[in-house]
Amino acid sequence: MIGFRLRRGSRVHALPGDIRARARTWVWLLLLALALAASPLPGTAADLPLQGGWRAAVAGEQAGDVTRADPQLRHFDPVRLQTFAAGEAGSWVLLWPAQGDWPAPPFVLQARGAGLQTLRFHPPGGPARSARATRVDPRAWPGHGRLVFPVAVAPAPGQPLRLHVDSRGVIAAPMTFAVLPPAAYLRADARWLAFASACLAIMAAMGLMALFFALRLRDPTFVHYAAFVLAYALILGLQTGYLFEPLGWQWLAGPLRGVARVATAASVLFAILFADRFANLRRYLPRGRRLLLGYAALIVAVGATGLLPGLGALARVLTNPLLVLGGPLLLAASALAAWRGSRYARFFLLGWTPLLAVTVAGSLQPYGMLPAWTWIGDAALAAGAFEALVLSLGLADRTLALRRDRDQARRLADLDPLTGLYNRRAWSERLLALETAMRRQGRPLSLLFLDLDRFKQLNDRLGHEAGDAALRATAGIMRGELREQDEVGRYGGEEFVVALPDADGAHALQAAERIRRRLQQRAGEDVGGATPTASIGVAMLQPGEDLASLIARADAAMYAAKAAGRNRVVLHPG
Ligand SMILES: Nc1nc2c(ncn2[C@@H]2O[C@H](COP(=O)(O)OP(=O)(O)OP(=O)(O)O)[C@@H](O)[C@H]2O)c(=O)[nH]1
Repeated sequence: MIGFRLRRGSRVHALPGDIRARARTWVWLLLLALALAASPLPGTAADLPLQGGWRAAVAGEQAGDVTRADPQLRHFDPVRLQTFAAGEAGSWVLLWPAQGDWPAPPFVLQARGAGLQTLRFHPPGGPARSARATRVDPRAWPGHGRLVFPVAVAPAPGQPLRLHVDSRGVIAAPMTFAVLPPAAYLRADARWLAFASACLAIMAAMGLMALFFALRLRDPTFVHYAAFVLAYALILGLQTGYLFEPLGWQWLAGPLRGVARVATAASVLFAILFADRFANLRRYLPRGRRLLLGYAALIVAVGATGLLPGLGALARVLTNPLLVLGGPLLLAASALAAWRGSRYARFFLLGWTPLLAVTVAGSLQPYGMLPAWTWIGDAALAAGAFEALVLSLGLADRTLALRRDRDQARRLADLDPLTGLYNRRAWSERLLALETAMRRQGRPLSLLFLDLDRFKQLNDRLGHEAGDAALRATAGIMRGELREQDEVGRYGGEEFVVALPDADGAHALQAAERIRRRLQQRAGEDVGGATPTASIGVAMLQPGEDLASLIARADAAMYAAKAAGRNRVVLHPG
């Protein structure tokens, strides 16, 4: 309790408490990320434990030329990520059971993470088959996010399965291998397909929804978000091979590298533009914002340089580091903005951190780092979907907040601050709407014009405060004596107006009389003379009459009431 009071009573003590709460959130997020990172690989119980060896291939060599006894063979663990980057002739990869012999066929050989490399499988006693993410051999099984070869005839005891890896002109992405029964493979493949489809569908749906909102709301934030999410989904679709199998977009295989480069640049560029507006960097990080936008301009400039003749290679060399640095830069900017209080920077941080962590980890793996983290490829899909969901929720939250602010601003602009009634402009709008509705349906509409009596005297005698109180009390009485659907407004000074739908002259006269009587009653009870009486004019809308005329007639009736001695109601004969 004492601590609580101290913290509440002192600004100095409030800050560390705040920081501690924020630090706790980050510690939890960090622990969650670590727990995910340390979690064991999902069920590979059906896999046959394998051993592997590989070496660079020599031009003209046949598959049978490389054996397990080859002294140049480098041993590796097929369940850990391994790169096979070697020379122009590619590499030979041999796999054999860690213990005992090959199981009875049929079984399936699967390679995951091959990227765009071409794998050629040399089955025992059969013709070689090759597969690549963009072009699957019709004799091979469709593998989703992996390359697979069915094995119908097991190698002779002691003999390995032989593969050739060709990574010429593409990234030598690290791979894992497994040999598993067909049923186990089909189950795992179906599971992956469902998982990848769900993740990509989330991203695509969020992106398309954002596009729809962009068109409806004309808010560029949604355009930037949609462009970022769709570009990122495209990258993942290319990386995992999903666009080729099962989607069958083989036409993307030709311009693949160009498409991947444009998608990567677009994802970073639009992520920066999105974060700028979404996290309101203009307010929370003005200087950092300029740096970020400058960075985005640099990415575009370097990309454009690549289109100039002879500068393509230079642009390619510069683009990659620029893109790689873009992610952490954006993370740092949103962390700072979040620290300075930007609510939406927190959404961005939450969505962006896992994605960036996975991207960084994935980009280290071709260099031989983190070989046991075979789940990074799938985690990228999950992180993409997670980020799309978090940022969509953030966008929805921001849109609601903006709408709330706008509604509140509109409400404030419509109301008279002293009485809380509609001001003249807002009331006139409502009168117009009522007139249209009543005329269309052939129903009556009447108007009251109320003016407080000798209000100037009240002000002069008791002061403006008392005058204001009388105006507020009058507004309260009018609201209390009228129906829900009657629109009451303060026309100006000590003049009030009421539009009464579905009320003819007689009904409006009754309502006006009720108000007049209540004011008179209060004035009678009031010994200090702080409550004025009112003169009220009433008019009913005539066929073919316009609103200006209706108001003028009600006003004239009010003046007639004043002239007749005040504190009375007069109906304009129409
Ligand atoms: N306290 C207060 N007075 C206001 C406000 N708006 C207008 N007034 C005063 O309302 C008075 C209106 O006076 P007049 O139009 O001369 O009319 P009156 O004294 O009511 O006399 P009759 O209408 O002939 O009965 C002026 O003294 C204005 O200063 C307001 O918001 N608060």
